[in-house]
Amino acid sequence: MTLKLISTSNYEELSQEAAEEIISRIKRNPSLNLGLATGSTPTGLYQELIRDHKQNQTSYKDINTFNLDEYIGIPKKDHNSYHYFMCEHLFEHIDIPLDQTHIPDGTAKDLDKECRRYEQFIEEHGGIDLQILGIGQNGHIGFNEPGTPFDSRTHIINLAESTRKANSRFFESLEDVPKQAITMGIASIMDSKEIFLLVSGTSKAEALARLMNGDVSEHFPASILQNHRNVTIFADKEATALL
Ligand SMILES: N[C@@H]1[C@@H](O)[C@H](O)[C@@H](COP(=O)(O)O)O[C@@H]1O
Repeated sequence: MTLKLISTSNYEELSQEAAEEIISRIKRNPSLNLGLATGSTPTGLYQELIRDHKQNQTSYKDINTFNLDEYIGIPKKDHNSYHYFMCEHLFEHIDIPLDQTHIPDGTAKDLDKECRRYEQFIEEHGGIDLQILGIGQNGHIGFNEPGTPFDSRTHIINLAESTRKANSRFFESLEDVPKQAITMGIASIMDSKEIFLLVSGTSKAEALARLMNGDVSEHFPASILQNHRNVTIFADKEATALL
């Protein structure tokens, strides 16, 4: 098992440490293929990247980004789309050309074709150098819910009710939360050369303990990370409480 754990005293420190490591990777490789995640956890990291870009002019002009997932049926301009989320939390505030930011299209007419296109597109770009991940309380990564085959590629997923409930805080009501999403598959995520997993807060403590000490099983998707060669987990004190 090669999971490396960096535990920090709080969320701010977690965000800063992860940002520092990403910036050092960008300095080494200015045309890094960077995999990005949504959710509350990486927003502090994105703020740190923006702060650094303004202060130290770290440039993203040759970076390509690839997001993990997108809701199905939510237009890009809708405030709840992950397109909107990424523009608001990162892309608008750094010098990345928007045509180098890639997110699955959850409004595509032929969604199966879109899944194949996205998967192939990442491959054509040479694969992801560094993937940022969060984790759901049920162990989902991207939107790969428990039971998703480990050999899955980008696909359409039915969201677990618990995931819809957890994400309903961003919507007006639970009914407004989409029932499906497009997500990179487990195998697509595992193809990344390096992975940073961000875990924050007591609500994630059980998931982190299970990920680090439990069996590798499709019932708990994040457990597959135990089989990856280069994973760093950034976790704050609250998240590490059960380790
Ligand atoms: N698709 C995203 C995941 O990529 C994210 O990791 C998870 C946890 O989100 P949060 O960081 O808000 O707890 O939520 C969503 O379901």
